[in-house]
Amino acid sequence: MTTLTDLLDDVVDDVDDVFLFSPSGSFHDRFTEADVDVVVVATDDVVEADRFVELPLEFDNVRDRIRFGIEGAMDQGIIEEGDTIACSVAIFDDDPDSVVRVRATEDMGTGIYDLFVDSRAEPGVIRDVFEVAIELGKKGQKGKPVGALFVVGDAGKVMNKSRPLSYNPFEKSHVHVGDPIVNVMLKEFSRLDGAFVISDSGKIVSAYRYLEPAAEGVDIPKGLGARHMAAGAITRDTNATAIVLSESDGLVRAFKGGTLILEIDPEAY
Ligand SMILES: Nc1ncnc2c1ncn2[C@@H]1O[C@H](COP(=O)(O)OP(=O)(O)OP(=O)(O)O)[C@@H](O)[C@H]1O
Ligand SMILES: [Mn+2]
Repeated sequence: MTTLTDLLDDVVDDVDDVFLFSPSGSFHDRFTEADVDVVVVATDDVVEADRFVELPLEFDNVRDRIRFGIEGAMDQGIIEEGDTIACSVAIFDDDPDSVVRVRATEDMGTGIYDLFVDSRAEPGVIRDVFEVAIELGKKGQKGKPVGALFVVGDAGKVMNKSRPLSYNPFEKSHVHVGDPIVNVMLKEFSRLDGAFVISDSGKIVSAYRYLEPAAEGVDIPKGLGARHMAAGAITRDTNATAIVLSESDGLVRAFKGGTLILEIDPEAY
């Protein structure tokens, strides 16, 4: 009869690496003498790991979190394609409560790592915009659900493919996403029509922009309307990334290269 230890042996047998997702210092210390390579994947490197992959968001979806970690480790060359990995991850608890066995393959990329790391805009800017969209999605504006469209990076080209719906409140300002005051302003202005245009470094270039990209051939999931179509199309026509909060279903979606890359539920954060 398979005992529980046999079951766990099957999961961790002959792995090449162990990934610790957001471990505490004491948990990480337990692996000092480990006979496999240890990789820490977290939003901050609090344990000063030898091998570290930074998570831009604490993805609630464990598959996204694991895939981001593996894509990042492969991109940094700290693991190889084909490696078998044991991932220690917290799913239901704050402390690690699950071990997931996974094989690192090139095709496991969901584009999420690429979205944060290989975009025109800096990874921190993409993360900051996600955080605004997630917070807006959780709280709405004065209790009412709102929608918003943030176009991040390649701002010059985006401005050339759009027009103002009204005066631009950010015209003479030099404010950046991630600044708490600015995030309040973004939420205030999110009630209004149009898109926010944000530069590679996170400067708010404009609000109230009506995007006019060519949309032929842009294929977005059925049921999504003009805001999402504009987001998909502008990212196909420029090197921008678009992050959309839907007023209808409350989800946050990211588009890049004309494709939906990531869909997250703010309620899960
Ligand atoms: N081309 C565009 N450029 C900028 N903003 C746009 C564009 N098209 C639509 N929007 C904005 O999206 C808002 C919602 O439009 P619509 O409902 O058609 O989009 P949607 O994709 O269904 O979005 P939601 O899921 O939020 O309802 C519009 O009021 C407008 O402010
Ligand atoms: Mn709609």
